[in-house]
Amino acid sequence: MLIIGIAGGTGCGKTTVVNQIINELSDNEVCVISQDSYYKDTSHLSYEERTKINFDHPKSIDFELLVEHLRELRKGNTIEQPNYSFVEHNRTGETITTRPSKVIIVEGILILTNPQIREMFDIKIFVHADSDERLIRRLKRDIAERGRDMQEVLDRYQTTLKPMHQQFIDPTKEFADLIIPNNHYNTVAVDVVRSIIKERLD
Ligand SMILES: Nc1ncnc2c1ncn2[C@@H]1O[C@H](COP(=O)(O)OP(=O)(O)O)[C@@H](O)[C@H]1O
Ligand SMILES: Nc1ccn([C@@H]2O[C@H](COP(=O)(O)O)[C@@H](O)[C@H]2O)c(=O)n1
Repeated sequence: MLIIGIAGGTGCGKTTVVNQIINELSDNEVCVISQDSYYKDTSHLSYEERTKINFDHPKSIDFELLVEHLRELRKGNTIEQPNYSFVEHNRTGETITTRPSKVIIVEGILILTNPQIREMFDIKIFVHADSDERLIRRLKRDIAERGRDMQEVLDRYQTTLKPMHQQFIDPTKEFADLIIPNNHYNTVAVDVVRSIIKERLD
């Protein structure tokens, strides 16, 4: 089993890179775990209270459950990944059945901040894009796909995204085995990761 961790600031292109990597692989060869599925359950809070959560701080993530799930997958057991709604700022109550496979990709902004999770990765990757590029992408994506408006994204950027990126996310670059520059689509880097995976699968 090969476990690959892919970190990087919001909007750097983690999900896009993961999709490019797994593009030609079959479902039984690779599974993807998104850190977003592991935002803590906040059903006890009102919607208004949930909008005020700092979603870029490590304490917003249920790392305990993520560690437990990775251990289960390593043992060959199927897990139920919580499904998360960015519109509701909460878990939906539904789950994504995730079966163990030869390659497991874990992606998320904060995954390299946790030592237990870091130790489980065979390869640690950090995707880098400049902060202005990430903000532009985030604005477009969150308005189109996550039910936000410009004011929400800009307020969140100033109050939490930028300071949390500087404090927690950017420093984890230091733990990476590979840094993928992603101001532009980087097909060469994606091909390199794909060939590492292919070697493992053959
Ligand atoms: N290299 C790139 N150049 C331009 N746009 C990109 C690039 N990579 C991703 N995007 C776009 O930027 C947005 C954020 O990308 P996404 O993969 O969701 O980032 P992340 O998962 O790191 O938050 C998406 O709309 C995506 O299509
Ligand atoms: N309810 C939520 C939960 C998280 N976020 C933001 O998502 C970002 C992480 O996801 P990426 O796909 O962008 O890596 C993170 O920066 C959180 O601020 C949110 O807006 N709402």
